[in-house]
Amino acid sequence: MEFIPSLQDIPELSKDLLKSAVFYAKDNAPRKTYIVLASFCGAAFLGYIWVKQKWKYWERKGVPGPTPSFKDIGNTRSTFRDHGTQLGKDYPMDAVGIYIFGVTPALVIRDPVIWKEVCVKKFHNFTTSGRSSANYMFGKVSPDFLTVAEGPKWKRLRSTIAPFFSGNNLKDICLIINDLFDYFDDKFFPKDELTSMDAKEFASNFSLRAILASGFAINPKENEELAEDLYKHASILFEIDGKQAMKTMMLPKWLRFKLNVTSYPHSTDVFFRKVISDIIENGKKTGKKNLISLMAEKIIDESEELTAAKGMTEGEILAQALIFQFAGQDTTATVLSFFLFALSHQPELQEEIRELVAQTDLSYDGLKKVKYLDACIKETQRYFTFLFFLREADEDCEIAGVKVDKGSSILFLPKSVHRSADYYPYPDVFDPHRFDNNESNTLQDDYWFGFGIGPRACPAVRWAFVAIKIFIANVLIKYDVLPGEDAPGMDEVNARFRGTKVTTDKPMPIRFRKRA
Ligand code: HEM
Repeated sequence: MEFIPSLQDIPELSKDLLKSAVFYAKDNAPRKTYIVLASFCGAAFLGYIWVKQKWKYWERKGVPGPTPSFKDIGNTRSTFRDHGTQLGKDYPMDAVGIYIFGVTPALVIRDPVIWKEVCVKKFHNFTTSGRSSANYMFGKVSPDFLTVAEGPKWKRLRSTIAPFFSGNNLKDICLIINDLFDYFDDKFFPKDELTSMDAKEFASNFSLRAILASGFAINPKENEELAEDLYKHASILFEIDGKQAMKTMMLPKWLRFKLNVTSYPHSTDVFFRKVISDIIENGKKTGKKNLISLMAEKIIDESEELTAAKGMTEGEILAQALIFQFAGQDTTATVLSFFLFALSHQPELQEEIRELVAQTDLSYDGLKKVKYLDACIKETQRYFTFLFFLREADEDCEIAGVKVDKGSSILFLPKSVHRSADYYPYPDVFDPHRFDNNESNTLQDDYWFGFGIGPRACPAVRWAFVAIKIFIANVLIKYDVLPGEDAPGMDEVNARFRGTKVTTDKPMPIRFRKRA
């Protein structure tokens, strides 16, 4: 997931900087006050000229696009606010030039065929989603994240974790998540049907526990204290607020790494290192498999990072353990919350799923047969599209007839396809049956981009489907899902980005009624 700076953070941050300058000046005699303030104003003026120059990039290339502004952080807020809908209306051409995260030029692509070309055929030109400073927000471990790593190192990391998502492993994961549901049911479901809860908060509670239980193999039923400690520290990772993250990002990368500045507390770092080394030791003794022990099967030395074909360094194991929570928690929770919200508005859909679930057990093989649940997940991600995709050009090339310079970005906002009548008849109707006979073909679809496409697509797509299916099947067996107090209609809710998290413009309250 990308970090999107929030407008609220920018004035706050400038205020902080100005305050520090004045504070410093006051402390250092009145004459110095003027020198400090004059330097501040001079730097601000030079910065202004620099930004204005940067914003001439697309004009020089003759590529059409909206005018950037400081208020809009380039064109960031207006573009992401409605997932490019208004931009598409104002500039209905194949390629539009905008500026994201301030001054980074990004070519917005609307045609799914061109996007596929960028991700698959021209992957050699676009091997990463970008090298922005936000990628290094976590400090020294950041370059080891699968999401950030490049070249042979990225290939090695990806092939080392791949077996975790194999059918055999998912069978065990199914048992773990089913078990987790019972625990979750006892602890987190409301005791009466009048209690309204926020679908996203509820789903987040479950999704993070599901990732931790299946990745770290710590069962809350067996070791509740450790599981809850793990949950507590993992939640701290998500509490990074925009202001704190932007302050971290202002330090040059090399200094951030040297001082080991992270956007999360040192105690959390220590906690994760300890848990991971315990799991590795325990795995050696018991032979129990989980994500951590799988990554630790072949521990390599840092000097082998670029030459080894499999295995990970100890630092890389920690990095994957963290990024899995980061890349998986909010995404899974978002899909799950939209799915629950959609169910709360459609009792007939709940009945349809219930009838299918009643014909099978909730094992991996059993749930595989309930294809309609896969179709519902796909329809949820189509109807409530919340993701966007970025690629950075590794070298100069041409896309959609535009000469793209090394370092500039290509942006694809899939809502322009998911909610377009050109690709989906009646796009504003929620109808999972539109995916009949194409329920599981998730990474090869031409017009559906829930998990991306090409070599950088989500490695955990099968895990996500399994986890969501287990959760929803269990919920529907035990409960009716109802709209919460003052719930908006399905068509009134839109996804928004806030920092690293997805939120919605209106809350999604839901309730649960226990079934007889
Ligand atoms: C419903 C849940 C999820 C959704 C919608 C989702 C979606 C995505 C998307 C769209 C991408 C980027 C694709 C691209 O840029 O083309 C991605 C990448 C990634 N996802 Fe997921 N994801 C989900 C769950 C997870 C989970 C549970 C994990 C980990 C356990 C995970 C780990 C990753 C990683 C590590 C990457 C980066 C892959 C790379 O750069 O090679 N995701 N995901």
